[in-house]
Amino acid sequence: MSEPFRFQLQAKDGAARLGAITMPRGTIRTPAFMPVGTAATVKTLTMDQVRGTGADIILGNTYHLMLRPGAERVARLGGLHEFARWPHPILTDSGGFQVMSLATLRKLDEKGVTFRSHIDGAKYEMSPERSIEIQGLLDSDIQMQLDECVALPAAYAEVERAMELSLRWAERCRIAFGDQPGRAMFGIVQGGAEPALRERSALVLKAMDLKGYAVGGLAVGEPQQVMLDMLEVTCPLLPAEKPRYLMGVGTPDDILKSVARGIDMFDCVMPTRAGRHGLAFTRRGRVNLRNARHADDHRPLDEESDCPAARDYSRAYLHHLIRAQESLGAMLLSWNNIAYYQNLMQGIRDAIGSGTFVSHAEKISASWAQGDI
Ligand SMILES: CNc1nc2cc3c(=O)[nH]c(N)nc3c(CCN)c2[nH]1
Repeated sequence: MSEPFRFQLQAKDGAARLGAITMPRGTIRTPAFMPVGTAATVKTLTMDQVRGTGADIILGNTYHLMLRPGAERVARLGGLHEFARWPHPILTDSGGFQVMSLATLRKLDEKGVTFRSHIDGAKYEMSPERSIEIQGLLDSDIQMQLDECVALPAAYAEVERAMELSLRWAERCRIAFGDQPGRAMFGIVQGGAEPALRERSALVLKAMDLKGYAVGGLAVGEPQQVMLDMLEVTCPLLPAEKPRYLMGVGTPDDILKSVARGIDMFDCVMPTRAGRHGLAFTRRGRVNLRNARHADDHRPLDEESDCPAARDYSRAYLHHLIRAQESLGAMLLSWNNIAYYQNLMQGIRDAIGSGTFVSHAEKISASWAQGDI
């Protein structure tokens, strides 16, 4: 069989790249958006709905699943794909970021992270090795190294300490992961908003010859331009023939601008979290369905969409559901938003393939700026 993990670069348009990652569980068309399935579910949606939007891969979280239902239990039940009924590729984050943002009484040192569960207060220790072990128990296709992400702004010395620790943990994860044909382990470039630290992190990770590279430590409170500047420093240093994943990003505008700087993969809770709060992404911009102006509007969100949530329900009905806090409202808007993101990615892939990415991005951005939508 052909090499079990293969990234093919199919076209370039400036720094934007069109590609495909082929794995045993399926092909991931890039640039790709990964819906976040934190607790083995893309909140409010069935996996058939998620697949129907065009998603090739979803994200799972080591931190949440190790606490509940437990990594060993998921393994006993056949792994995450069987458990959640998603037979396509899954990328799992390694847990460090979630520990620092969710757990209580957490300590981080050379060994790893020690913390108490935000669910029941139970105490856990997670080393780089244990993070890789958990991701293996979940039967994850793309596993992330354990790393330390520093919130910005941060002092140079603090960013440097966390970046160097993450490099040592990358090596430990590389050894723990070993050689698993058909699966991949990605390194995570850290270094905050410091070009020199980004450069060191990227070059040391590149020398490890990993299957793919994430750019971490961004979308943590810095202005968009700082994030984009760090991509311009980091992406050219990463191997062109390996996928690049910008963690936790982002809005549609973030995605357009990051694709233009060489990013291939994205994940963000934005479409599902915003959907649960009544916010709809559409081709003509965002619509806040909580707003009373929608109460008598019989129009759907987008009559031309291939997603039933966008095409078949009136804004008046969606407004009613959101105001009444009916769970169908959260589901329909999450469905609409994930479909919007997948359609955005398909348009980006088509544009790179035809060498029209710059004008496509300008057209998409201009369409958001329309008036009353
Ligand atoms: C929302 N912003 C954001 N920034 C991130 C950085 C890291 C990061 O630097 N490392 C890891 N492991 N995860 C990150 C995540 C979680 C991605 N699902 C981030 N999310």
